[in-house]
Amino acid sequence: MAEEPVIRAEGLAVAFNGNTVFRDVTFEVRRGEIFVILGGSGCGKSTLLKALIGLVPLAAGRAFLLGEELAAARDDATRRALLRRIGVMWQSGALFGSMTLAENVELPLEEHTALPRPAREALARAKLGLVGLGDAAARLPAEISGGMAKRAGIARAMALDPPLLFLDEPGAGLDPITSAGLDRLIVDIARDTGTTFVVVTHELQSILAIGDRCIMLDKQARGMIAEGDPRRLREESTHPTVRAFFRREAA
Ligand SMILES: Nc1ncnc2c1ncn2[C@@H]1O[C@H](COP(=O)(O)OP(=O)(O)OP(=O)(O)O)[C@@H](O)[C@H]1O
Repeated sequence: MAEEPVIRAEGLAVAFNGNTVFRDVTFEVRRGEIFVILGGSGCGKSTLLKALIGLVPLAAGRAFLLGEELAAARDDATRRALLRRIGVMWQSGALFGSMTLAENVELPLEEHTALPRPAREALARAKLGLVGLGDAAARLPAEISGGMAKRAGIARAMALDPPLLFLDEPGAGLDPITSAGLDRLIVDIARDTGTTFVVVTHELQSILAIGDRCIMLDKQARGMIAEGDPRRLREESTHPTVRAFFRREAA
């Protein structure tokens, strides 16, 4: 029997004030893959991410994460237990400025575990090491570069060892070289730890560099217009919008 997907989205729809952002969004994310949600500005990428983790209500459809349906959770404790197994790095996911990087990464451990301080510190340092910031644990966010801040954000999102990690526009605001370095880090973490990634982005280089599979959302279509391996979509898609997206920026 095929392994249960990490995410199963069935006919998802979201509307704000009666305006449909997307409908009929159906896909599966498999264990250990890097799955990209892509599309132009305003097509609903971030909204889909929020809908998957229950921050935006679904107008239709069902979403299963790690085999469980958040919307069907019988109480708050069940919801929290599921969400604790999911890491999220928001685009605006700023680190707390008055705390060192290590303290930032320790926060989720402090909130969600009863581990004693030395254990929390050791785990935080290990996570910072994983993202290449082993030497920067004592630094404050104001003292580090944008790329380092993103790495620290990933370390914090991984504090509780979630099997599933959502990244919202990880390359936003970074120069191309720093962004490419972050892409390599994401691929390395996925391969080394088996973590499943769902990455929201519209940056083509990034999509081609990291994406095992993707879906493309479209504002006009109010839904999905493509699904599959991004490299194959670039070569083979006959959909004009998909072709335009992959060809324009790849050229
Ligand atoms: N809370 C909200 N209330 C009303 N409309 C919203 C809300 N959140 C998002 N929208 C609308 O939903 C649509 C999709 O927005 P969303 O931010 O998900 O797009 P996106 O693809 O992530 O865009 P970008 O790449 O620019 O971040 C937009 O038209 C936006 O204005």
